[in-house]
Amino acid sequence: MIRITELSKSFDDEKVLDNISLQIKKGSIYGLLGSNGAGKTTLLKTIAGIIKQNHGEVLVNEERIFENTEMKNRLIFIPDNPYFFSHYTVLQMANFYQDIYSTWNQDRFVKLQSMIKFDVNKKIHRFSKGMQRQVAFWLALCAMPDILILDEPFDGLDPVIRQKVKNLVIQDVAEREMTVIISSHNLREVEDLCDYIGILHNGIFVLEKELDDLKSDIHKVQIAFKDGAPTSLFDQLDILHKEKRGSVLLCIVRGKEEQVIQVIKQHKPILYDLLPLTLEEIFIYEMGGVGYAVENILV
Ligand SMILES: Nc1ncnc2c1ncn2[C@@H]1O[C@H](COP(=O)(O)OP(=O)(O)OP(=O)(O)O)[C@@H](O)[C@H]1O
Repeated sequence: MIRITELSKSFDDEKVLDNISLQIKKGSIYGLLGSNGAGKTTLLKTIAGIIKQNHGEVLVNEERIFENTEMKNRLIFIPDNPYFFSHYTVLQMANFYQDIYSTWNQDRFVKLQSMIKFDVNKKIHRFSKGMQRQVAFWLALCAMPDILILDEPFDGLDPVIRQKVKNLVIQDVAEREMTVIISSHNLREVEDLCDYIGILHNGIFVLEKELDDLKSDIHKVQIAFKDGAPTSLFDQLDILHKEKRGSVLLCIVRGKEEQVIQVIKQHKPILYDLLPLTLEEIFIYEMGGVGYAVENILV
């Protein structure tokens, strides 16, 4: 369990994280989304104990993570630009991981080596960007961490490797309850993988929910009235966005499906339809709700 309480972080005079509280359950996959510069990487680095917060607490299994080498032994952070010692080969880097991580799984390393077919005696910096990212995943997964923190993890991986890596991550979550935190702008991938979602904007959470709840609490409503939409409809619904498409009104509405339908029916429309939103659409509308709107980009 990761427990973050009233966390704030500033760089110089700029407040990057502002009073963040969050709990991430063991064995869950948490998707951290947000606008550019929202503070996602800063939050990930604080959870990983790489940088220290100015205020608040980050507890992993009820222990403070910063400067806690024992806890850090159970956690791996793969940044958006994986770091390796210059001139180290894959094998030298694997030996280094083996020395650092007491849980290193040599059988897995050998098994994955036959799958990935890399020359382990080649210097890592001579590999392509995507291959270097594969090495980062390979080493991380062989260290068998309890917590895996990933910043834009699948960038640069080809679709076959991407699927293979995702399967390995999911396998570790299912079999040994590894906890995963993923920050990504690829919302389709996040939607496939994650069971909890947090959206950050300007250092605060716009929303933070279980993905299933998030999706069942927001709807795309298409609705038509004989003599135009009654204003009382708008007063009774929590509308994030509305636009007219010919004679049909399209609204993005927050709320439980049954309650939304009940309100719509009271206003006697000639037709109505409720459709689910993709995570990408939810992100865009929720961000629009906090003033980060890009008008008319939605189809
Ligand atoms: N080491 C640092 N020193 C000073 N400012 C920093 C530092 N690291 C991050 N920042 C600032 O903190 C803010 C948040 O940055 P961060 O990298 O956490 O955002 P992000 O949500 O990951 O963004 P993106 O999606 O663009 O990668 C930015 O304004 C950035 O300039």
